[in-house]
Amino acid sequence: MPDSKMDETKKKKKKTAECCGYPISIFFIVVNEFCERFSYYGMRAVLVLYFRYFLLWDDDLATSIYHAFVALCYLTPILGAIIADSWLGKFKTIIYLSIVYAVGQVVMAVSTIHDITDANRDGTPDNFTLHIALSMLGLVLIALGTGGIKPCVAAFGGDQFQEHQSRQLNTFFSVFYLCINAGSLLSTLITPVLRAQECGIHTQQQCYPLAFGVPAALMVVSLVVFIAGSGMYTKTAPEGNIMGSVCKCIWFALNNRFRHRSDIYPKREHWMDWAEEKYDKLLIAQIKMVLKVLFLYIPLPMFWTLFDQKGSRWTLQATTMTGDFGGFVLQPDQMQTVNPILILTLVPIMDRIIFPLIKKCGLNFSPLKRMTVGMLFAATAFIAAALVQMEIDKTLPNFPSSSESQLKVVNMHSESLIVTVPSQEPLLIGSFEVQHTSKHTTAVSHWCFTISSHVVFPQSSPDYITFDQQDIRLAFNTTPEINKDLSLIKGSRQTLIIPSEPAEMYLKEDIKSKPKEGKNAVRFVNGWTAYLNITNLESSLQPSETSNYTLVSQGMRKFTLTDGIQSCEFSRKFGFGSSYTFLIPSDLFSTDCESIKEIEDMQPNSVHMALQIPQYFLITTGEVMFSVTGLQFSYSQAPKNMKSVLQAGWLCTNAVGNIIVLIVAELGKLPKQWAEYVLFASLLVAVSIIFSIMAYFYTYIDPAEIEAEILKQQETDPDKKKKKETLEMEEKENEQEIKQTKI
Ligand SMILES: CC(C)C[C@H](NC(=O)[C@@H](N)CC(C)C)C(=O)O
Repeated sequence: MPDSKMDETKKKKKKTAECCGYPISIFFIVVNEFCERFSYYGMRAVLVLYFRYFLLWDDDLATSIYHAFVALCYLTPILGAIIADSWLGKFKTIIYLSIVYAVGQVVMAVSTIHDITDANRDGTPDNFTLHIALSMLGLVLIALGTGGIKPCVAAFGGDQFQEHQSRQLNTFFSVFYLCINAGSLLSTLITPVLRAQECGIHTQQQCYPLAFGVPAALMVVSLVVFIAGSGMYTKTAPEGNIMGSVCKCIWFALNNRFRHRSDIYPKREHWMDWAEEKYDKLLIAQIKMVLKVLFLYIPLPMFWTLFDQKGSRWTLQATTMTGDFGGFVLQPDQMQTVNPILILTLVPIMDRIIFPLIKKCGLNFSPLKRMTVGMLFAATAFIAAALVQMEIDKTLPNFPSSSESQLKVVNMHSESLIVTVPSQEPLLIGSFEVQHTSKHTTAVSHWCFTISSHVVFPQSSPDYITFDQQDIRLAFNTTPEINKDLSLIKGSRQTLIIPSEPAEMYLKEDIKSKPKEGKNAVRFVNGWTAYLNITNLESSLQPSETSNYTLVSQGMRKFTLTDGIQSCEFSRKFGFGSSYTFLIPSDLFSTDCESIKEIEDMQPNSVHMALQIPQYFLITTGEVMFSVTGLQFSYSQAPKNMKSVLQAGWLCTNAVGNIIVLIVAELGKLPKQWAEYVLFASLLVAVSIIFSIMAYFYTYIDPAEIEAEILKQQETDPDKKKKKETLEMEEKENEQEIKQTKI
């Protein structure tokens, strides 16, 4: 009896311990997956912050390395699958690569301990090279581990089920997906909290070692749990270098087909049948199964291209919205947790209610149909995102185009001022002109002029619009008219600050996009007669000076102003994404900071983040239909010796989708964000139509049945023995040839 058949028979005969119809061993596998995903997503949640604030990398470097790491994590599954299916088997591969993974997490956690190189005890590492080297080593090991075990764990879970447990097998993949999301949800909530703690041996710093240490510990737990189930698993042994045989067989078929390209040779049903002269029918049939599924996967990366933009474009969209839910405040990046939360509710609803209901209605909602519908849901999610974007666009400030400049004039002089700019109405700006709004007095905010350079200033240089006395006139009641050359940068917003001594007026560049991460940009103009120290600002402010912007988060913020002798406190509640200039008058301390006036340079965001919930709901419904089904489909349609390989192929569709996102981000965007969302939605609709046509021609198979059938045929086939002998002889010849070449 052939070895493979013996394995199969053994598997069928072996009585596995069951609970409610499920093999007990899968309990260890799902707990292992929960811990592993906790470890992976927990580490990922704080990774960019570690790069940015511990290693002090700039934003661009931090995000590039982060994305490179994520892409690597989805490229390594193919390596894990080859090791598992051709060499070590799934069980050993999971154990060895989990050890690599756990070591990687520990190395990563160690790299975040600032005390190991902080000889001068100033709270910052003295040897950044060591920390960078350790963290890069850690990340490579993690990528190898997490990607390597990913295709093996799902396939190994599937291997635990016997033939009569096909219903339970489908439920297993849903539970498996629930565990992924439960683990990721918990860790993305917990690790940022751990990071916010302070810890250290010599100095107390943000506790990165804890934030990375807990995921490392969870990876060790994951490994221990997996080993604990060791005695209960059904382990299928690898059948030698299967990937090598597959490649050789495909190469032979292609070559043989080419050699027999003339019409005189009779056609064969499939191009792989041209390998029949030399290779086993079973291997050829198995390769055909895999190729058929891989061909079907070609359009799938497009789904992930849209799906993965949750973490980028949608989070950026959230930064232009408000997250005040009354009882609690949601930060823009926390909006992403809606996805795993919805998974935890939608998977059971789909499995227990929706799919059985569809079945009851007599509709055949086959896996490939589900996946197509999942893609359409994702496309509608992007239409919903486009509608939300249109609402946001209505509230966004009117930023200058590349040929325009915007000018605001702030008059801190004691007299009113008349500003005249060619072809614009003269503007009267009172001294600290104020409108009284609630507790705080608000200076009238003037984005006085939007100036198109080509209309108003034909003589301007390419980059600057130069004001001179003919262009702009500033007239006070008593003070003589001021003449000053001013340069406005095209495409920017600038504020002309006129201090108490008008001749010292100067231009200050303003923020011209919404502040990052939904924060608020604030700055102060010092109208006090001496220097001022203000909390949160980098340096002290000289008289008449304007500070650079500082970013503050949403909520009540307190600023203490002091000139070294006197001090007062100024508090203000901020929303999301606003920008203010605070004018400090000369009676600052006598009014106990009450006289500070604010100019609203940019309104706080007003569209609510709750409006993103429909798009999250749609994309997650799409994910359940597409991803959970895809996972089951990849397992059920794979031959038994290539289960991990097909799982890896499935994960590769995700890697390619991620790469497309990176390329699209680099290529630049459409001028309107909503149009880009509509473009992506249309592309996915087009791709899902192509996929549905491909799916229409796909015939579902039972690989085990086909394999058993072929084996039976081969038992009675006299040619088979001959072919096997030829194959073995050729392999020996090849080896000898190689040896001789070496000599
Ligand atoms: C199936 C995999 C490519 C991705 C899967 N991700 C999810 O299940 C997401 N819903 C998790 C969320 C936190 C992004 C995974 O295995 O991580």
